[in-house]
Amino acid sequence: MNPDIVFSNAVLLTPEEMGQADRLTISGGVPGIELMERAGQAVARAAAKMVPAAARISILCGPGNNGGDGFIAARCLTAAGHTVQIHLLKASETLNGDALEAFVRMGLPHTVVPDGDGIAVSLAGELERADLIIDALFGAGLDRPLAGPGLALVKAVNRSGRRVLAVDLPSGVNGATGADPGAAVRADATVTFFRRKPGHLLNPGRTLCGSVTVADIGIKAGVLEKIGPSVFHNIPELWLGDWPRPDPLGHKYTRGHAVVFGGPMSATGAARLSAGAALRAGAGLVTLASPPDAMMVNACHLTAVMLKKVPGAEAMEELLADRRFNTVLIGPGYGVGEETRAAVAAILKQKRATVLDADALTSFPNHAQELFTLIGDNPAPVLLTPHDGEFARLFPDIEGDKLVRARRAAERSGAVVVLKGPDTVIAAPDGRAAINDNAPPFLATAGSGDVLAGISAGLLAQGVPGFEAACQAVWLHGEAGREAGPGLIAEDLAPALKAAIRALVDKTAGG
Ligand SMILES: NC(=O)C1=CN([C@@H]2O[C@H](COP(=O)(O)OP(=O)(O)OC[C@H]3O[C@@H](n4cnc5c(N)ncnc54)[C@H](OP(=O)(O)O)[C@@H]3O)[C@@H](O)[C@H]2O)[C@@H](O)CC1
Ligand SMILES: Nc1ncnc2c1ncn2[C@@H]1O[C@H](COP(=O)(O)OP(=O)(O)O)[C@@H](O)[C@H]1O
Ligand SMILES: [K+]
Repeated sequence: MNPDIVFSNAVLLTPEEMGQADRLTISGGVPGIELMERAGQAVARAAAKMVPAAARISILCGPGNNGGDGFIAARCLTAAGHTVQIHLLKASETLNGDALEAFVRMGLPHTVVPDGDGIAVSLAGELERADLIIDALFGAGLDRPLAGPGLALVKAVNRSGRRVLAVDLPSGVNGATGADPGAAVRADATVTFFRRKPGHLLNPGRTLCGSVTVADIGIKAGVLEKIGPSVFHNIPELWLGDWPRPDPLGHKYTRGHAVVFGGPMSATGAARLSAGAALRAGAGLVTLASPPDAMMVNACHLTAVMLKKVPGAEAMEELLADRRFNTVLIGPGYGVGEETRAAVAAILKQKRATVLDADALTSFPNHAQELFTLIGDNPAPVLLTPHDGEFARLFPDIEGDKLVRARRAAERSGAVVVLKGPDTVIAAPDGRAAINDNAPPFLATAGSGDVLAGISAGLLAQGVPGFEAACQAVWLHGEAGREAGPGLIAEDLAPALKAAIRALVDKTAGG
């Protein structure tokens, strides 16, 4: 990974890290109120794009700096000719620091939401009549579930059915995890500052944010060097430098040879999907290693993918004695049980880049430590690609939010863990993690995960390092899902990879 990536837009900052960026900037000579001015002005610009001229805008301001951004936005929107109503969650006497300064600069009439578990009928009515509601209640400082008037206000916002612009984060969403412990604002758009936060990408946070824009508020990327971020947005910027653009003077043998171990006659399709995807992802050659009973059915369905009869663990070892098979994938349709464990052990001992998916994961719940020892002894990258169910079987004691779970599992297993779902998290044993957000829901279809495993193997075969290969594969899989579109089935995905690969080749052209 390019070391300059820590300065890039792919960086995600936890609220604590964002606070650090803020403090470093302030100690570097930029007053906090200046950052807040720029933040509030960015919110006002975003709001102005969402409403007609002379609109009615309700701004809900919390007791901290998130509310401070709301006061600045209120001042700017009033100056721009909109009718702005300002509601404070707590009396202005409780404000302090930059938020108090922003409140004083605003100097506009406002009301304070009365204490209690309900919202006045008049306020609910006003929200329902607004062209836009700006949610400046809580952002990075939310540290417990909402209750009392804050909760009532959030519920009233959601009931109003009006368009909502959230400042930094929809109130109630945890910026580090995307969790919504209780209730949270459902926004149409969110303006955040400097860099995205994990909570903008992890569900339910992602869905609650609507479209996210990132505003420059004058924090310099240089502060990131001290912060040392390790969580990233899975966008091409993160790994483009490791993208395996074919060498004009190369040939198929320089693009790697992946071997996919397939299952018995009754379950051959999954491994074929993987093998086809590995080839599409750019492996120079792909061999499907088939048990004897499945040879005929595989032979009937394969063309560019090669076929080899491999009756068991011993034959696997013999096959892998040929070092040209530089990457192995096992799991899709392979079958669950002791034989699979033996096969996985035989493969890992051959020290190849390896992808373990589906049945190769499900075979290990009571033998997880054995698996992790084998992975630890293999210097080549190993990818584990569980969905939530497979993850829970392999790591039953690892709990928490998705980012935490994936990172702990990577640390424990020594493998790159791809924890799949709408917000797939890729975590490396060294602590790096990436969150993916380009996958459409049509990807939730039988065989889609087999294709992802195949793409991963195809990239590893070309020599891409483990974490980057996993990030590239997850992103390409998402792009293929978008290209294939509504109604897609797993067979559509490998052909749909072509468009995404072309885009990457274009991006790296001349590079
Ligand atoms: N960092 C930066 O670079 C910049 C940051 N900026 C902005 O600052 C925001 C962060 O500000 P912040 O730290 O003041 O936190 P914020 O979200 O306003 O909430 C804290 C307040 O809420 C309270 N409270 C917490 N949970 C609660 C609950 N469940 N229910 C009830 N109360 C609860 C807590 O009080 P407590 O009761 O805990 O004493 C405290 O008063 C950030 O999101 C961005 O918008 C910009 O101006 C530009 C530069
Ligand atoms: N709601 C969703 N939105 C986007 N992608 C999804 C969604 N649900 C599942 N996926 C993706 O679809 C794939 C499904 O993989 P998996 O569950 O292993 O399916 P299978 O075993 O049928 O191949 C994963 O890559 C996952 O990230
Ligand atoms: K907010």
